[in-house]
Amino acid sequence: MIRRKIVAGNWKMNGSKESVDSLVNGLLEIESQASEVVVAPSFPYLSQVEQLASKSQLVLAAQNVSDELKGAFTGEVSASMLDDFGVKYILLGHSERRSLFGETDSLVAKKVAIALNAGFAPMLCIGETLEERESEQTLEVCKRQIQAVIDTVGIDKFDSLVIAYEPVWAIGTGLSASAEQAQEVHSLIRAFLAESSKSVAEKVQILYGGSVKASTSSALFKMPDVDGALVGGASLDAKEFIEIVKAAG
Ligand SMILES: O=C(CO)COP(=O)(O)O
Repeated sequence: MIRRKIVAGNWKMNGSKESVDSLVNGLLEIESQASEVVVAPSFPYLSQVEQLASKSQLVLAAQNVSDELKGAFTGEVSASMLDDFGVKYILLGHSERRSLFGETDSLVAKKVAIALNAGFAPMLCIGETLEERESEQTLEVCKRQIQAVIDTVGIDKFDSLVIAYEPVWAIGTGLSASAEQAQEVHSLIRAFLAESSKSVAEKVQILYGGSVKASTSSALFKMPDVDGALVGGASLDAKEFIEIVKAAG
């Protein structure tokens, strides 16, 4: 099966009105048949990016969503609010949310359910720490993180979401997984999904994230089970990000 590639930029907690303006303007020229190009700005800039990118190919993602629908939850942002800004994808379970903000497998699963019910496509981020890799727990960790979501929303919903395999040791470290390392885990994730549904396993797009740069992306994209990239630091530089999009085909 041919799966369309996704190249997504997670801007994390970076940017200002001015820098968002110049970054988006730098990305407007992107025209890619081969891939869907996604940017995930911080909440305050969603409206700005929506307007600037309205005539472009850029697709909007949010970096998080509340697990509550509405009401007295100071500081939270609901799914229906994101719907007001043309958001398609929502990053969920990013390792920074898990490790720094205490998001558990069950909270992430609840958020995935909220996002799906509201019509969004979650980008479910999973991945092991260095310690877990060194003790050969990589697959076990990925399976556990995915299983929590299967138990909550059911395997059939997985054809409406995207998985991003982001080994924690590769995030922001400059130490990307090799293309072969990424392929190995992606194919094991797909095999795990196939135990529940072969058709879902074939269809689901699995992105790699963790120190992706233009120079490393083409080797990654050649791998049969790497369906794109979730890019952090390098997505803040329009030229670099465009090179990664080009590498996707
Ligand atoms: O966390 C990431 C994307 O979500 C990856 O970040 P870096 O590309 O900066 O390593």
